Amino acid sequence: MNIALLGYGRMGKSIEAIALDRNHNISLKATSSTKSFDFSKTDVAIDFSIPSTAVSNIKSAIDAGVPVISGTTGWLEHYNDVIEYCKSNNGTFLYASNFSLGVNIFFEINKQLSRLMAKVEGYNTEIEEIHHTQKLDAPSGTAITLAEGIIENTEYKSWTLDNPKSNEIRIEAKRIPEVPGTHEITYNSEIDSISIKHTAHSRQGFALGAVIAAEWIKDKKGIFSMKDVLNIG
Ligand SMILES: NC(=O)c1ccc[n+]([C@@H]2O[C@H](COP(=O)([O-])OP(=O)(O)OC[C@H]3O[C@@H](n4cnc5c(N)ncnc54)[C@H](O)[C@@H]3O)[C@@H](O)[C@H]2O)c1
Ligand SMILES: O=C(O)C1=N[C@H](C(=O)O)CCC1
Repeated sequence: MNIALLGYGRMGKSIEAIALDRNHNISLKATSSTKSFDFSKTDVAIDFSIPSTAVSNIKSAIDAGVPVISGTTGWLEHYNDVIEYCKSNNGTFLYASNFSLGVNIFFEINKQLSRLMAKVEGYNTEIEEIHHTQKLDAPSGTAITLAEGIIENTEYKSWTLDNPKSNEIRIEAKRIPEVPGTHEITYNSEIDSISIKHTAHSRQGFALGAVIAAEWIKDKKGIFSMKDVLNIG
């Protein structure tokens, strides 16, 4: 399969290594200095770029009739617009805030735990995420997905980085050099605490998940998520 990398930074390079290892070819390595994208030899495009350019990258691939997956975070206020664009152009699109297989299992554990915690009183929920200092967005896309999983099943209505109201989940975003990505959810009461935590040891898991998603989506039409790829949830 020929893969276009829309973004050739830390993630683009990790994806390239895994894609080559799985016998794929890289048809395009786009960076901020690439003027236009030539998709003529591309089967699937993978966007890991920056928040301000993700939407136009995704739409360029859809315009070219190329299935596109995006892991770029920090652009989700435009998600519905992209979905409408994809549908009206009969395109193929998959977004995941986190492509790691372990995190996608963790998303399901988070939802199941929140369903159980909704049955008892006295617990406050907090999310902590830690990433490297080059990260442009806060909170992480993964922390937002985790918060949405809790909101779906509890009385919480939204999340905040500030002092939370009683119906808000507080997310603490820490930036520490070299940390690939750590997420912890804690339920605190006066009596005890319950925590679940995912720690990425490198970017390899994100990159492997993205290549697996690209292999899965190649000949499909429509809008998908990692739950479809992994057949979970
Ligand atoms: N979903 C996941 O599993 C996951 C995992 C890791 C990172 N991310 C996200 O992926 C994104 C990229 O992360 P990174 O660590 O590789 O960042 P990075 O800064 O190392 O790389 C960004 C790349 O985007 C390129 N770029 C900028 N403007 C562009 C444009 N107009 N067209 C094409 N490319 C352009 C830059 O030149 C660079 O190569 C971030 O949003 C990050 O949060 C998601
Ligand atoms: O390195 C990053 O940036 C990461 N971004 C994603 C997020 O925002 O959740 C996934 C983890 C790594």
